[in-house]
Amino acid sequence: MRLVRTALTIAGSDSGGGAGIEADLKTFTAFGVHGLVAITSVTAQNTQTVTAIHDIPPEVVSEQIRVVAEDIGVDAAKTGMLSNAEIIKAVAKTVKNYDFPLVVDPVMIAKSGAPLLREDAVDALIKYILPLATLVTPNRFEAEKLTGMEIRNVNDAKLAAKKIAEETGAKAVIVKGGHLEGKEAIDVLYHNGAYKLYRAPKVDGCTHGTGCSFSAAITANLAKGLSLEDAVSVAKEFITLGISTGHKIGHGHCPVNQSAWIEIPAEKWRIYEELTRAVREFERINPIKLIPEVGTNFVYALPFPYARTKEDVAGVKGRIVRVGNEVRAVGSVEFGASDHLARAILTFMRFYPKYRSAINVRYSEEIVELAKEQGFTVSFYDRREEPIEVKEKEGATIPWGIEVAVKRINKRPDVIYHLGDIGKEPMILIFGRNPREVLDKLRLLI
Ligand SMILES: Nc1ncnc2c1ncn2[C@@H]1O[C@H](COP(=O)(O)OP(=O)(O)OP(=O)(O)O)[C@@H](O)[C@H]1O
Ligand SMILES: Cc1ncc(CO)c(N)n1
Repeated sequence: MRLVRTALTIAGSDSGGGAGIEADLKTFTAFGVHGLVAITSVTAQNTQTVTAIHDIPPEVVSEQIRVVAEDIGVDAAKTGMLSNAEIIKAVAKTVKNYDFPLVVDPVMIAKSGAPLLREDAVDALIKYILPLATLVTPNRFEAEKLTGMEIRNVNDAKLAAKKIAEETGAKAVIVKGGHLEGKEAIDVLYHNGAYKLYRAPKVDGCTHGTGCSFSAAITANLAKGLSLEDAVSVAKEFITLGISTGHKIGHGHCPVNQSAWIEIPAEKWRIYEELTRAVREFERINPIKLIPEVGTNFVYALPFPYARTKEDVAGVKGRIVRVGNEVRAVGSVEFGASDHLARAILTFMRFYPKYRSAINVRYSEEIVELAKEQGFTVSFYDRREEPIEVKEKEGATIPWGIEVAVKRINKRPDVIYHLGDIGKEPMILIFGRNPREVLDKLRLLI
């Protein structure tokens, strides 16, 4: 018995790795589904443009589908760029031999504006492929082309989704809202005579490959046995995260980040383990004299570009305090457990993204001197110089201070201190790439 689920993508290749087959395979992997491919066309493409298209002979497209379906088995499939009417007919004829759910992304033009479906092939798509679809996923422009309607808002999208389903025989239609008016990206699903809306805030992120990755995520989750409604829900979460965490590569529309979905949880676990171990080690070192009145925290942030808010930074719940002659962590390591130090590390990472860990210890002149003697780069900020508008803004002092300290010297600081203010204890912060490096530095200051 085959335990791993499989999903097949019948689509074109994007040499830029952002859309097409490449996006689909990365998405399948993110959901733990084994990806299968039938390549329809090879495009020379980057984030800006498509410069060449080489279509694969229709019989070779069909043959790719046939061999994997017969040997391995397909739990769900999707189509992307089908390029021409001959490929469309060949794909329709072949997939009819099997009974897997089929998600149809009616790809027509790339983000860059390049046509990916011949004008004369739209009718073939409507006639041969859409009737076989479990779900069709047009964006605004594709839905306009398929219906001849103008689509501006959710109401228009509802009418279009219903029209496409009724006129083509597709079982369900989702009109995607990435290009609709408004501050939200609202997708409208029409299925079994009912509507369901999927909402997310529109983000200013990386959008090359959104349509491909979204339909691939739905396909992967159908392969895993989710209902259509649930598969779309997960895909919506997946695509929103992928858009907002995209790496800004290339000079045009940067690609969706399909790995965020698995990379963030994996990194969180690694961070939890490493930081927990380092906190135990800190307790063992028992640096009583280094614990400030307000206690110590020890933080470790998610890597770039995932470290955005304090929820992306792990710290010790309740801080690390002195109990008699012993140093003790009050609670366990948790994400979001630190406020002050989280803000400090997030600011430091804006300048030095690889430096993701920090600890705060009690200020004394001797420790600052010792740090300098050990060859550490030391900088500082003076809370009394804080501009009034920063003082008035909740939570702005630390980011301001760290930025001042970082910019004061033209070398990356190992240590930043401040001398306090009325009601504010002076403090020393030690920075490192990871908790182990922070501890190594700290040991030299005891
Ligand atoms: N700026 C955005 N912010 C949040 N979600 C978005 C944004 N743009 C698109 N989406 C969402 O991404 C998914 C894909 O929709 P979109 O309309 O972008 O597809 P598409 O135009 O077919 O993409 P492609 O360029 O890959 O063809 C939908 O769920 C949509 O709501
Ligand atoms: C190969 C390919 N398929 C689909 C899209 C849709 O964005 C693209 N840009 N390239």
